[in-house]
Amino acid sequence: MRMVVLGLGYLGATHAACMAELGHEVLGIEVVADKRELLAKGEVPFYEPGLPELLERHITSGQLRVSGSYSEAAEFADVFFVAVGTPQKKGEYSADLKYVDAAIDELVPLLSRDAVIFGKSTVPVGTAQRLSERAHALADEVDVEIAWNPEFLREGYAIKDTLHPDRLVLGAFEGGRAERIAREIYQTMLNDGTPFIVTDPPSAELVKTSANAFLATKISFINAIAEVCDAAGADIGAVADAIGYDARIGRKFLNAGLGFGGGCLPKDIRAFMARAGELGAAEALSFLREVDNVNMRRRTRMVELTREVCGGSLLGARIAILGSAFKPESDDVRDSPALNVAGQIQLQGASVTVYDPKAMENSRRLFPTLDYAPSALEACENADAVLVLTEWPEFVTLDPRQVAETTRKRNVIDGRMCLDADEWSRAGWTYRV
Ligand SMILES: NC(=O)C1=CN([C@@H]2O[C@H](COP(=O)(O)OP(=O)(O)OC[C@H]3O[C@@H](n4cnc5c(N)ncnc54)[C@H](O)[C@@H]3O)[C@@H](O)[C@H]2O)C=CC1
Ligand SMILES: O=C(O)[C@H]1O[C@H](OP(=O)(O)OP(=O)(O)OC[C@H]2O[C@@H](n3ccc(=O)[nH]c3=O)[C@H](O)[C@@H]2O)[C@H](O)[C@@H](O)[C@@H]1O
Repeated sequence: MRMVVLGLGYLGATHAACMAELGHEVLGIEVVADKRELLAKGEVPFYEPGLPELLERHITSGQLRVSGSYSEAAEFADVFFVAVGTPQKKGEYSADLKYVDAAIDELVPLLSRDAVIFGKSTVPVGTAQRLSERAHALADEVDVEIAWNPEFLREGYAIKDTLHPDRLVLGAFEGGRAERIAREIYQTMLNDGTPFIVTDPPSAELVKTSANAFLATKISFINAIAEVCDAAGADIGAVADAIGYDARIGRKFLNAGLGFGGGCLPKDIRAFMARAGELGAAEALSFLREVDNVNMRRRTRMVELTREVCGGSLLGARIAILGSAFKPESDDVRDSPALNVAGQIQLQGASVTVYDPKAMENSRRLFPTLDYAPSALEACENADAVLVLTEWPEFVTLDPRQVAETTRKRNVIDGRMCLDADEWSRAGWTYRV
């Protein structure tokens, strides 16, 4: 099938390449010229394992093309995916829908044939309905249907999650056209037995925001218990393992530590609270404020712990920060807990050196005043404390004896509970979590 993907960021570029992989003919539309030029050459402007190979294959074969032209998009296909960003509004909790609105406003007047537009971006409940009305007003004698097909991929596993999702969700208005087309697009996955939930648009929008709210809540739950463990002298790792064996609870997303960041969970729970407020249901989601509070406290606590480890003051201290991406296998630093901590420690007078295997360029752009080192060992040179804030495999396998040769003091804080505490302690380190 021929289709267009609007917006080629983490979500859109992956979706476009995966749709080509399924055998569809895909045109990707991106407004940022630099990104477009890289993608058109088969190069991915961000780090996502496996994506460069997939993209290059389908760009070379011609199955996937990249353009900046909405006229070309309108001409090319009758099926569209909206994958543009929905960031948090500046100074507010709600989602900024200006990119989604712009995509519809630009595309719909150009359509000369009936079309189905599938929204993939994460949006507040009610958006499909609003966009549908907007599209009907803009459409010139053509029938434009808007359906919502939320995406659940995780960065770092984006291709696997797109091609082998846990489930597919479609929110469509009456009529069946969107469902018929979606079934054709995703036929390979449906043949593999992937559950396919077809519902109305508000429910589909809510599936996505509820899923992210639940994941965020699970992480903050275990971090809240970690606070109690700290106070009681208990071991949060043992608690998480033990409760995780209960199949009703499950061990996944119970890793205590620095908490969640990234371009999705933090902004999505805030947008969810804002939307519930608009709907008169603010109280129902008031617990998400506490989820957010617990999460942000993890960052403050990490700064305090570092100060404590440095003898009560960060003035003049040298701190090594290993990991700046919001999680491993990603170069994404949007709302990165690690960089947030790095910035706060620097503000308190320490000199901070950061190293990350993939996120150096993005980190430098966002926090140009921090120091950056080309390797983990170089970041640790003369450090008073080493903070592991993203659990990249290369940090997990660091040799604590070798690290000890470069640092000034042997203080390590394991912000992701990913190091072998005994091994570091045996090598003479004071190990803290
Ligand atoms: N990153 C992820 O892992 C996932 C993201 N999502 C959701 O997907 C949406 C996109 O997220 P990301 O890909 O992370 O954001 P992103 O910022 O990486 O990508 C958005 C892209 O859209 C482009 N764009 C903006 N306006 C445009 C327009 N009018 N026409 C064409 N392109 C336009 C931007 O230049 C950018 O390249 C968000 O709603 C997010 O919540 C959902 C699931 C997973
Ligand atoms: O809507 C989205 O964009 C996506 O958001 C998350 O995916 P992602 O942000 O890529 O990353 P996660 O693996 O969920 O991790 C999010 C954050 O939580 C942290 N985390 C995760 C798990 C855990 O046990 N503890 C923990 O602190 C990670 O370090 C990271 O900072 C969801 O997992 C995806 O299903 C969803 O599609």
